Amino acid sequence: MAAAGVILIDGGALEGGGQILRNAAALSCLLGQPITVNNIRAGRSNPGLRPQHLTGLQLISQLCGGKLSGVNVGSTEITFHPGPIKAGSYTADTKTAGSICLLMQAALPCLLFANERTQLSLRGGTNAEMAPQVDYTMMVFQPIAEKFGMKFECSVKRRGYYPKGGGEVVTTSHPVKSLTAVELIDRGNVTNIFGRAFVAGVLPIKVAHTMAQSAERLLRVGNAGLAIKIEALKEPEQSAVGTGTGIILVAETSTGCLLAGSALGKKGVPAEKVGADAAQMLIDNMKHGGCVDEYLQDQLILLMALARGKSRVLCGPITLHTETAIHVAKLLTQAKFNREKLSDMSNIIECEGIGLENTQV
Ligand SMILES: Nc1ncnc2c1ncn2[C@@H]1O[C@H](COP(=O)(O)OP(=O)(O)OP(=O)(O)O)[C@@H](O)[C@H]1O
Repeated sequence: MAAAGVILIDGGALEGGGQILRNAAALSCLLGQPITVNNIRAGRSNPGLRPQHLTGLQLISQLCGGKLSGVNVGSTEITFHPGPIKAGSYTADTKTAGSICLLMQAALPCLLFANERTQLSLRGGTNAEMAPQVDYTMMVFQPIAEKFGMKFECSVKRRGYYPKGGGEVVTTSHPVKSLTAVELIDRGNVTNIFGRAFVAGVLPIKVAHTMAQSAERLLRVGNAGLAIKIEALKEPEQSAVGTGTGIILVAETSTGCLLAGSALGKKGVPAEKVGADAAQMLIDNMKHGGCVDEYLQDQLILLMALARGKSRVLCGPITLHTETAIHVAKLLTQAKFNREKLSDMSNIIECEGIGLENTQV
């Protein structure tokens, strides 16, 4: 049981992963609502806080001078008492290949409600498994988040990969008075596909070319005339730590939707397969006819809950991550969500947001 005035959140609900914790902590910070999260990551084979989650919580707590208890690696329960969000310059380091983008996912919404612009210097992995690659955050999340009024700049100083980490990203966030609801319900037609296939460290550029060619071959099937431009590159030595490889592909539509497919290389997995996996993910996301891909879906829920007015987003099949993000938003805000099922492959998520106001600007 949580103390009086503290909302208890079951971290093992639905997806039962780190996202519950990030969304709950961000909303707690934004609303000034103390929380206890128990059963942390109970849905994972290694439950409890991992360095990425712990660093994310500490970062949010720093931004608002909050009080955190229970934050050590492996902990399955934390309590967070937030304070007022303060602009400034902050650093956070997962000290592992823990995803920098997931630190951003936790912290950036909070900084929209700071008194001035804020700089974050974040260290960890830039292209990590089970998380957005930094290229996804910049090429897909950022332009769509801008439609809600979320403004930030993001500069990749150094890339870092599993297992070494060591990447660095600097962001500058700009405060808003409030976010605006967004309608993304017209997919339009795919006008072009662009992408980036990279290698870093000891890997030869040939691997990047192979990934790009294999992705393009698959994307051309049934799309002969489509403009496809996938850059193949080797990261300059000074701008990457360790060895890594991967690919991100983005389809742009006539109505401004952005859908992605991505994959990271692993020892023993041929480059052809990495390229084809990313292409197949993109093809699947183009097939369902939604305006967002399977990952952007859950990443927009927090913004929809905070925005003023009714947002509507046409999606493919609703993911468990999205269900979980909605569940947490409902526990902590008065946002009203509604789901309209158009078919097994097609749904509209509707949200009447709370129109949170930044009283500091
Ligand atoms: N390939 C991808 N492209 C873009 N975003 C991704 C991709 N894979 C995962 N994500 C996003 O990363 C987040 C992962 O959340 P999740 O709770 O699974 O991870 P986590 O914090 O690392 O915790 P855990 O280790 O418990 O899984 C989600 O917002 C999801 O949309």
